[in-house]
Amino acid sequence: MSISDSLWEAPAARGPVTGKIRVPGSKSLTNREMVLSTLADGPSLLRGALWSRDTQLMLDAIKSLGAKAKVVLPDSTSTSRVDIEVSPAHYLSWRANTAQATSGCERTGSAITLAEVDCGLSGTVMRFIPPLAVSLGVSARFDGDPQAYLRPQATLIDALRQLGAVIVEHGDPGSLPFTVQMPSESARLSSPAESLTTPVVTIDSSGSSQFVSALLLIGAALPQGLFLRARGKLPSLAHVEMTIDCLAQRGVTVHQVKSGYLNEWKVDPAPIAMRSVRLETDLSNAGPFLAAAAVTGGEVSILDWPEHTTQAGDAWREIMPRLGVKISWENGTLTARGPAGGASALHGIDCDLSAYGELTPTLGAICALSSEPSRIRGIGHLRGHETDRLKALVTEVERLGGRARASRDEIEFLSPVTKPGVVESYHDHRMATFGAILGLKLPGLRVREIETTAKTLPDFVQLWSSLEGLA
Ligand SMILES: O=C(O)C1=C[C@@H](OP(=O)(O)O)[C@@H](O)[C@H](O)C1
Ligand SMILES: C=C(OP(=O)(O)O)C(=O)O
Repeated sequence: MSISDSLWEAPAARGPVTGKIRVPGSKSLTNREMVLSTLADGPSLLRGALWSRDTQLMLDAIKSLGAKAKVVLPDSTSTSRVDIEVSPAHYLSWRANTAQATSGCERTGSAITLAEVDCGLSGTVMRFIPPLAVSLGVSARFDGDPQAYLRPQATLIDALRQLGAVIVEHGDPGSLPFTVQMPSESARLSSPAESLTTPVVTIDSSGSSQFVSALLLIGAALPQGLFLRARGKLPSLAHVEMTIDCLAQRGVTVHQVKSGYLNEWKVDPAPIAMRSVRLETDLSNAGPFLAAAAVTGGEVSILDWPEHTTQAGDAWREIMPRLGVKISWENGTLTARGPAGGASALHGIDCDLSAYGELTPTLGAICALSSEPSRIRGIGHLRGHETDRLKALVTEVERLGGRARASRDEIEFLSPVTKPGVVESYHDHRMATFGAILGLKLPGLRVREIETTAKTLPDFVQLWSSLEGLA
């Protein structure tokens, strides 16, 4: 991988930072809705969807599997908020209505011989699309960024094999690139996914919740539904709840049979309803703006914060007060008020972030500026994110004169950062925004490849610069 020369000088705060920010739509919701729209019983409209690298890759992916999708109405206030129309893929889709659910499925002929899917560095694309291809009966080759080859895929490959797909791995075992080959029509009819009994798929869920979400998303589209058994820890519980909720909004019930260290879910075959939906604000991406208020003793509001949501980022409402940041929500606007004195007045925190792991780099930036030590637990699975986030956080904190330590499943922030430097983003959008937060308090700090924020927030630099109180 080449090291880019692009260095962005992060603006420092002159004093308390203030602002009212409108963050684009949620990546996790946008990409789930595109997958479900591909399997739906009619056209869907996704209003205020996120338009970023991850969602563009998802749109291309569902198109390559036979969905028709187009961006209809760029939002006039932001190029990263769009409306997306999706018509389902009908090539080999199951039609699991009540009559057919008992007798099998109805298929129409596929025109696709081999789809090509670029996953970029997107976890949702690399985990959600291969099962979608299986459910549609489309063979597809999956590739991505070189760094994506390091993200765990073995669990998913194994699950697809359990469903009867043939997987040809082109690189290291259990990673991208690979090809999903659908068996011939006759072989397919005897494969587990198409037998007359519900297929049982057993996986180890400890690496990523996305394996679970990926399989639940297609369960209702399989002719006999799906029984999913997941052993081991289940990280990012909030994202699994989001998956179940998105399915419920489209008329699909996921029955949780067991929970705990062994989770079991049953999804019956059912039509997935078409849907017109307005996508919620991305609350994880709202985090760095709330952090700006926290570390400068400022006041930042996020517009269009949903009252009820399954998003992991809603946990900011509980996390921020523990740090000494006041949070209020009124009429859809969430406001964070940092303590007078900013970073030096923040409390240290000891918290289990396993259910909301993607908030770690942002919380890590706050912890790295606080003079009290902090500990974030339950986040070992972040080693398989865009980069090994535990390692990256320790490296960057130490580069800037702070002290941090990572062990298998947690990270400790022992003493605060003291000096500016170049923060590496490792192609990780959340490491790039981690650098921006630190830059508020360390004048002269630069972030390598701030453009990597385009993965989920292409407007980041513009939105960040709109904060008031920056030098
Ligand atoms: O399903 C999703 O949309 C996501 C699930 C989580 O993945 P992991 O369970 O791998 O942490 C999360 O961290 C990621 O940002 C998005
Ligand atoms: C882990 C993340 O992304 P992905 O969807 O690529 O897994 C993230 O956004 O923090």
